[in-house]
Amino acid sequence: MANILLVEDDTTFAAILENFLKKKGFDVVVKYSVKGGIEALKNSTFHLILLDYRLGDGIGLDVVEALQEQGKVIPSIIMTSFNDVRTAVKAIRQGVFDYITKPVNPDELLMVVNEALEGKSNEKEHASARKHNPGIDDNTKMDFVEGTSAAARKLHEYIALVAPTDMSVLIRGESGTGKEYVARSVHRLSTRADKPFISIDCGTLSKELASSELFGHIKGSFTGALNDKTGQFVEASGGTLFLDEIGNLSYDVQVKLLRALQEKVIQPVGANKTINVDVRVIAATNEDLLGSGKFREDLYHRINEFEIIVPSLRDRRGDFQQFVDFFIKKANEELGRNVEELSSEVTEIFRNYDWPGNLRELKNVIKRMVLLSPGAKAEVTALPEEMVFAIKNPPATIEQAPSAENPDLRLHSEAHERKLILDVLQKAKYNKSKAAQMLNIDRKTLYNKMEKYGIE
Ligand SMILES: Nc1ncnc2c1ncn2[C@@H]1O[C@H](COP(=O)(O)OP(=O)(O)OP(=O)(O)O)[C@@H](O)[C@H]1O
Repeated sequence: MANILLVEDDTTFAAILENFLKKKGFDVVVKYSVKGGIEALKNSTFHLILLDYRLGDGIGLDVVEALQEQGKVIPSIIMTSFNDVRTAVKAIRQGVFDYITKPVNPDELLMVVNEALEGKSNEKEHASARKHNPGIDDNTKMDFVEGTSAAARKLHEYIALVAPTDMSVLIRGESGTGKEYVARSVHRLSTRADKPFISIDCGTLSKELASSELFGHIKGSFTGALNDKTGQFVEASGGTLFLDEIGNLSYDVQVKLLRALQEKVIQPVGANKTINVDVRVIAATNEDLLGSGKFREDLYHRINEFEIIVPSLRDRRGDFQQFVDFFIKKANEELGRNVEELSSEVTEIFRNYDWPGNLRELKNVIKRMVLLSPGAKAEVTALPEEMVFAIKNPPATIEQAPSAENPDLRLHSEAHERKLILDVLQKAKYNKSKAAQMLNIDRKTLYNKMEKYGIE
């Protein structure tokens, strides 16, 4: 039976979740703080961690970080409010398996928990490296959308151009835009296509273990090195090594990587001999590597022989419908649903939302929507409540400060009042009684004001 660690500081919500998960047959240990969560990890073994994003003494990611420092690999799921989605999407790069938005929908929670336990993620796998064996999953070849927008055409032109060369490639782009997909495409179209493609998420490698993961180690070279280990450079021999989130590599490892690229030799930790390697390196990042001040300039130029910038979803709106159709089809197949169309309200929200988490967020929102849509038409009720609210009530802009040219004081104070009500509603998680209390007005007054300002 799977053992779940739940870290949530809202005691009532924690109790509800605990009950629900226990009813579904899981063993659950509940902790209410980062500190409690870290302690629990030291003392017991868990198969899954369910974390609130904001905790009293830190954030859920602090627990994930401690987990990585302990050298443990346990899938974790972050529960976050809609406003923290951008951060949650980033968390996935730091080794978090997936996120779900609050208010948590039980069916969705169960789906994500089961997927995490089965290790069945469409996202980053929680193991630090994964290998693509040519021939085994070649049917995934067509399992993506190429797109027809100008940005998509340019992207594929670049991929086709650089693939047959042996140049190292740096892929840049916002989180969730499909950088790994681009790396795989380069490999597939290269002369190395029948050799391994190994993907390493540098964000999940602990400082201590990164060298040994990449270059291998000799038995006894450090505490815990119980056997010889072959590093991923050797595993990828003849093929391609994809280093995702390369900005997370420590300075020491950067030095070793530079040597591997320049001299084509590596030295396993604790070994006195070097090994010749023939590997093409493709790296990805969504940060400004040089601007961060933590990345060696010589290595930067070495990995950046060719640069590919993956467009954000906002910059390839022309492909949006294709992605929506594709993700709906996939979700229908996976979840045994039959969604064929979107209600006009859903279409409108999809169109107006800015998708900060890009393809990953679109895919997640669609999967949740399909899960919660029993019929052929997906309705707005299957979207995260707060996403709908955010679209219907864009943050009030207070155009200009009152001035002699723009003296309408009443308009100004109304704009301020509307903004304040929106902010407080969000803070109160859309609980109107609570919001009224915070605003120190009665509920009826709040309803009247919401109506006046067109807040739904
Ligand atoms: N062209 C595509 N067609 C269909 N799905 C795609 C495509 N590109 C990416 N995806 C899906 O979008 C999600 C995010 O893709 P991916 O992990 O490659 O993004 P990323 O840019 O590497 O993210 P990160 O910056 O977090 O590492 C994945 O679930 C992937 O399957």
